[in-house]
Amino acid sequence: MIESVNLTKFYPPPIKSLFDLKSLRDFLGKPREKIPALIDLNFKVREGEIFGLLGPNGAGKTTFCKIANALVIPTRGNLYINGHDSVREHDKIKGRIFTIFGGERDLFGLFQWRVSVEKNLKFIAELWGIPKAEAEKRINYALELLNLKEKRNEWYQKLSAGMRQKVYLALPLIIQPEVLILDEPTVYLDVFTKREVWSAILELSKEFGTTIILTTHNLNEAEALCDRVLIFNKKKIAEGKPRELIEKFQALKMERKLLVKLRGKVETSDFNGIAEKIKVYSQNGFTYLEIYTKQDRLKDILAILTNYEVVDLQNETITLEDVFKKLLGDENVKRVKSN
Ligand SMILES: Nc1ncnc2c1ncn2[C@@H]1O[C@H](COP(=O)(O)OP(=O)(O)OP(=O)(O)O)[C@@H](O)[C@H]1O
Repeated sequence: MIESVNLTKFYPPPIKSLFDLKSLRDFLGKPREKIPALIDLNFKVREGEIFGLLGPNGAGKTTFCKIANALVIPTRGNLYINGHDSVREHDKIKGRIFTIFGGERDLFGLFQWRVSVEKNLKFIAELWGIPKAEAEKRINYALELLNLKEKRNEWYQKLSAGMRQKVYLALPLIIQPEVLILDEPTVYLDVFTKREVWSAILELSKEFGTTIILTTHNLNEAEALCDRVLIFNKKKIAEGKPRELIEKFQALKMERKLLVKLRGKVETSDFNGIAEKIKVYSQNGFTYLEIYTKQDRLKDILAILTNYEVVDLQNETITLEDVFKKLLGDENVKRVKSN
């Protein structure tokens, strides 16, 4: 079980040159503002659960993972992993927790460049005290699952960046930790490799009951993998099962978007008072409508559309991304997407 209790981290402000008179005056004057990374974060993760920490850039995701590994000391509050404080009692958990920092490539220095994938994995398995025969079995299993079998004798140096990331992700399948922390594990991967990694994560959870915390700003990933998610931006914003969060926001009558393709002209005044916003354009002899409406006005819109010769209609279903957008504001989502 993992429990975050009022977990808070403020980083010290950056030190400017003391030779600069203005900085010196700042420094000697009022205390400079610290940089908030986490503020009173409270949540619990049950054993065997896949729990998503979802937040935009700068939300505090990596800071959380670093606290779990005693790489950063919280300003206040605690993170308990299987009953032990992640920083003060790190010795008691260090062999039972494994973390992948997907976004920080310098940490890939774990691997030797001019050594085969297999030898690299064997070496790390040995470091973790896994008996030789067992290590071999687990390495075969991990390489098979991640579609890396053909690369086992290849030098690590010769792999593409995505393959290297998969080799990194083979480690939890070999080490089989009780708790796995994945900090943006698929951040640089293409859609196909992403799917392979997703099935490896689900396999770990299903086969070994690993408790997994996964940070991401990829909402599809959270929706596909997580039993529960916490949406946060330094502070907690919402928590629940992905489906529950989606339904909750559907119930709040979030805006929906209907895409309609029809023949003939459209009287936009037909939709006055029913649609929130409407966009009309013509292309290749068809008229296209984008109708933004509240969930509960959908049936009125459909009634009006019966007066037109509709060729196609799509109702964009609500996703966790919509919830994220609503909670964090469009500005943040634009930043997240452009990443
Ligand atoms: N060593 C540090 N010193 C000062 N500020 C830091 C340090 N590390 C992180 N921060 C700040 O703390 C905040 C949270 O950063 P963090 O890296 O934890 O966010 P994140 O959610 O992982 O972001 P991203 O998605 O961009 O990786 C940011 O404002 C960041 O600038």
